[in-house]
Amino acid sequence: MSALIEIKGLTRILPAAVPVTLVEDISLAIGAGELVAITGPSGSGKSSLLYLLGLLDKATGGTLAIEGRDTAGLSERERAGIRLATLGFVFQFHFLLPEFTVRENVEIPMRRLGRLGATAMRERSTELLSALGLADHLDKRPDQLSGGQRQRVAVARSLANDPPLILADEPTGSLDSKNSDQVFAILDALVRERGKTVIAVTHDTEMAAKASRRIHLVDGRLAKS
Ligand SMILES: Nc1ncnc2c1ncn2[C@@H]1O[C@H](COP(=O)(O)OP(=O)(O)OP(=O)(O)O)[C@@H](O)[C@H]1O
Repeated sequence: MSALIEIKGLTRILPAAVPVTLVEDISLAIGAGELVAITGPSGSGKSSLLYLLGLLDKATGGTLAIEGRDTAGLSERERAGIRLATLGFVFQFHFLLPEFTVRENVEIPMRRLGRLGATAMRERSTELLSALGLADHLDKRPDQLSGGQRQRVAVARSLANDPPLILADEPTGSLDSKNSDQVFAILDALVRERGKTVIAVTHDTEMAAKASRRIHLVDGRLAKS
């Protein structure tokens, strides 16, 4: 079976008078059911790697295949389709849309994908948010929630289209330790109970220690952790 995500020699150099190397010659394969922590010092290229994996940026060298499909040469529309159906994103800041309710925020990716009708979307958003302990907050707006609650809404939104792969950039970075633990436990349960793959950039050593695998970067390259 092919890996969920496989990269070979992945490199991203920003063109400039003095070119900036963000990541260089990274090769790895990540399968279903892994919880991967990307660690490394500030500026080592962790977010850059995650953005490449999430098709939010384009490599300047090497290859990237998602679910066995080479992503080179895909149109922007095709890349957006993969982002919507196959990938879920959680960032350090929740990026919820303030003018929409919690439920509407979770339904936005479903609407964009267009596979479900209104009733099914409502059922799914209720189910996802209830599973994350937010059943009492469905019709609130993000600014009526705590930081931890908002981040759980962001996790629910990342799961809207039931993607096999969740990419998280410092998902617990803006939370206190209690909420961090809770968000980490949710990500961990997604892997253990639902067979999802989670790749998370983290500075949190506890979270990294609990991951099933650690990828350590130094100066944009894979290094021993
Ligand atoms: N658009 C850009 N222009 C110039 N330099 C950039 C750009 N984006 C990133 N960099 C540089 O590339 C390097 C890698 O950045 P990246 O954000 O991937 O690191 P990181 O490991 O995620 O850092 P942190 O832990 O601080 O978030 C850094 O030195 C950063 O300053």
